[in-house]
Amino acid sequence: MSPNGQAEPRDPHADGRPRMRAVVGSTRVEEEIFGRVFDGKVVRRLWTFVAPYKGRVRIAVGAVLVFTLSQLLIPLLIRYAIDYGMAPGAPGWLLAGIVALFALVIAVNYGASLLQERITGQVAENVLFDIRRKMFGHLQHVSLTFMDQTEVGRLMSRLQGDVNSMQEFLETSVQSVGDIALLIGIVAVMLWLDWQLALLVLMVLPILLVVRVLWLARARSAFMAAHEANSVTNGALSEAIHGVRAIQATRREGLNAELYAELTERTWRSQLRASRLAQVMIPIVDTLTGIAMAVVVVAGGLMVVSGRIEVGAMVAFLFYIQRFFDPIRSLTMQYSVMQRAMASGHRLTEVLDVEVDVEDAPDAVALGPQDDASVEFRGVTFGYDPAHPVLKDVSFSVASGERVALVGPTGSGKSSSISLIHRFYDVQDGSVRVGGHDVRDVTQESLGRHIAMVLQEPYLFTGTVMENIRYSSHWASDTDVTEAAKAVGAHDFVEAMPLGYDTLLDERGSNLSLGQRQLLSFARALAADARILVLDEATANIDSYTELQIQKALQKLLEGRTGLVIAHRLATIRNADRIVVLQQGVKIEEGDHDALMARQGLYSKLFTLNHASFDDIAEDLDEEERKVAT
Ligand SMILES: Nc1ncnc2c1ncn2[C@@H]1O[C@H](COP(=O)(O)OP(=O)(O)OP(=O)(O)O)[C@@H](O)[C@H]1O
Repeated sequence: MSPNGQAEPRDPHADGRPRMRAVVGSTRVEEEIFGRVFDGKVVRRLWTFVAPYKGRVRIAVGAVLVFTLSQLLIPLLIRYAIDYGMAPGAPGWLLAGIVALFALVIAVNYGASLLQERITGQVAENVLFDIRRKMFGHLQHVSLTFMDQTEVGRLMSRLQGDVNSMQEFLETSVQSVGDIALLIGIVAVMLWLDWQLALLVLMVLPILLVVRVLWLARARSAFMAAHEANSVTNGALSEAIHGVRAIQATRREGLNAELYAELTERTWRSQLRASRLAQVMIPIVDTLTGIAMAVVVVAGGLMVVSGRIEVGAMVAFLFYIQRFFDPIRSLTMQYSVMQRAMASGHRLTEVLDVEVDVEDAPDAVALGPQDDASVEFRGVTFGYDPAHPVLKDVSFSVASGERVALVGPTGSGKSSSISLIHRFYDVQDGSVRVGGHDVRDVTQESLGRHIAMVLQEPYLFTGTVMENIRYSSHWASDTDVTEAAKAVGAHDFVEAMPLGYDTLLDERGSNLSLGQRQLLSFARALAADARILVLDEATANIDSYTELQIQKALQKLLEGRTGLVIAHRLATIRNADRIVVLQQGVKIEEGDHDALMARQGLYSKLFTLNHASFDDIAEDLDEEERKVAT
């Protein structure tokens, strides 16, 4: 039976064979939830974030110690009130004095607790703010190689989940100092009041310790199972939301619902087990408290009768026992919090310390108007994995104001080449030069201003149309933006939108057509007014009217600029001054349209075969051409 009381989905095979089903959202969480309880490296790294607030941390620790002291004083004052203030013949002012002192201690207790909570809350929030800001900044600069290898989902969980568990840790760690002090204080005061009764009461401690150790092992595995089941179910849910179109198109709704029901049932079972285990400790601790109190009442009572201790001391004992188990409970909880925090801290420091391998050289110069707008590849060899180069000894150049089309079959290395111009990655051999400088010798900031990039899938951000066009040129005025939009032919459709340039775009511009998104990204590049334009032409099919508009916009965009275009459409290729043909990371041909036609190589074959696009090159043709070229 499932948690909602429905019957299990039945197997449709009459012979009972298990049905073959694709699994949904079965991502397993391999990340550690609990780390070592104390990891010096992690603590040292995190301390760099806490250190700026150490003055406030000291005040918080001071406040928690004052709070603990007042906690210890309260039962003692009660004891003095009973044994001395209320003793026959005691002067009235004595009791009144003790009561006044009691009121003062209560006030100090309240003030210290408030101060401690407020400061630790503030410090934790500040530290987390700093960690988040640092991580965000770092992730914007981090080498793309790291991004290529890391799942976005995992990074998001680091930014959110792990940072939250650090917050929990920071907030409770000051409290732990107080808990330890309280525990030591209670034991010391009880021993001071009557060491024999104290030892008798403390005999319940080993029982608590054994129970706790047995419990912890089982509880931890139950918590981990619940955590994992929960993540898997959430993974399935998010996959189902993201992939809802594909799900509806393949009519998988029914089967997915069944699979999801199974997952939620697993989560339900594991959560139930975890919460059962979590609850079991509370009655055990309560029972032990009760036993300890019974010991005090019986043994202490006998002592009072025999005159060995006073009634007030026995009452104070009872108060101390009631408070005794609270710090133990919160410290054991803090133990798990610390382990979780160490695992989270480890993951956070991993992200914070990931190397930024594309960095400005100390003597990097800024590219400026004095530099020309040329691009040159000199014997470039590059591979995402250096052992497997995707560009092999590639050389070509684009003079200032020239338009060069980069063509080649899919996977030939076109996109990789343009990533190198912007120095997203560093080459293994040879050099990429912009404006006559090796890109490693110029500042990345000036390189970014010298080059405008238009990617194949135009990335639009949540914000207005105006903000999106101005994304890479925050200095551009509203007029500059509208002029850019007019020049690329985007103005009319923008004006037709409900709020014109102030219309808010949905996530990634999903409320626009692909052609419109392309035109906006052209307008963005035009507003940036860079001297070199690097463009990855869209391969997606768009209607011929939009295609014409885009071609016109492209001409406008390239006017007076150096252009390097990954060309997929023959119209763009024919408009280029020169064509560079890549194949499997090797440059196999180069020249203008006429020269390449005369060469009778791959390019001319494509033309004669009348292929619609260079992406249609057949593999066998590729091989043949490679032989011709080499
Ligand atoms: N981020 C990456 N990490 C590892 N390998 C990559 C990465 N990007 C591309 N590659 C590999 O590099 C090779 C060249 O890819 P690239 O994207 O440069 O080709 P392309 O000519 O632009 O292809 P397309 O026309 O399909 O966009 C391919 O084998 C690809 O698998």
